Amino acid sequence: MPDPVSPEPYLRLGTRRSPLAMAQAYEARARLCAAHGWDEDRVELVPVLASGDKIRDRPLAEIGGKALWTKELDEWLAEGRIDGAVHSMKDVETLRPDELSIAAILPRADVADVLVGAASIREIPPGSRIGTSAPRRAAQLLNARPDCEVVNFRGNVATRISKLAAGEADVTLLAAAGLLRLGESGVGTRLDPGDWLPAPQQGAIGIECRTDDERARGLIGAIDDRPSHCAVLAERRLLASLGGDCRSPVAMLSTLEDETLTLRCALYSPDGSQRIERAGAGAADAIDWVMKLGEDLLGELTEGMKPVFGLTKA
Ligand SMILES: NCc1[nH]cc(CCC(=O)O)c1CC(=O)O
Repeated sequence: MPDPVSPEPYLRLGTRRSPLAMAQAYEARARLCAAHGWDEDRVELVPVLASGDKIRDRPLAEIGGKALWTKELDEWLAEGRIDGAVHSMKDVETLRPDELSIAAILPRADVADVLVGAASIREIPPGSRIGTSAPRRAAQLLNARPDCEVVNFRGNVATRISKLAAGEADVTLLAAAGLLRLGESGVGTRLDPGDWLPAPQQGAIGIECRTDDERARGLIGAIDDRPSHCAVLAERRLLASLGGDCRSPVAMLSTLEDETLTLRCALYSPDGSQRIERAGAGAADAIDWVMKLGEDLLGELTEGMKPVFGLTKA
């Protein structure tokens, strides 16, 4: 009798190998199979080692930024070894090759940051060490609590929680979405995004395809969540217009309600001492107004922000 063979997959999805990336890939697969009535084995998950996962000890901003998360998956897509790549959109640069397109944004999870190690920002003990390697989180924390000190804290979610437990820092900040996806939603205190703006694209999972692969784009486009997609595109547009890089402390959040997108954005100097905030609103499908918001923010940059914003023209 011949061995039973598993059926040819309809889609091969590439993903990074971290526990969070794998959890996101499982979610993407579950949504695709539900939308198309497929058995699970019709979507093959292909774990790919990203350069960002090979270099663990230095701050990301020092070693080359966000391309470290996408380089290998981009190559696997270009070579046709995978049909789609699942990403935390937060880690995907705004400037992407024309050969790749975002085929779907999944329904956005909780966008909030979670504070671990204290019950609120106000209640962090004076002089505490804040473990984070995110320039946004460092600047936001120092803006609210200039008495605190930032210590570099890289690694995946589990690593950061264990570094905290080992006393390498007194408090840390993590994304609620990541904790939720790892089954750790009990950890820490959720910070209301109205008071504490998240990173651009936080909580959003995206799937990129080759632009010329109409079959994959169609199949994957079936699970696109339009409100989440609109918000993510607006945030990406604003981020690009600010001419920053991975060292730029920027927080923002866009939401769609009744066909109107609102977008709030705060920029900081890296030391957190300076902060500006602006908000805008407009159509979801014609987001030129976002560029105006970006120009307004650039026109208001303080001296401390100039080294990290307005560096490139969008
Ligand atoms: N920078 C790493 C990263 N990229 C995406 C998430 C969480 C999930 C998300 O924001 O979608 C995290 C971890 C964190 O910031 O705590």
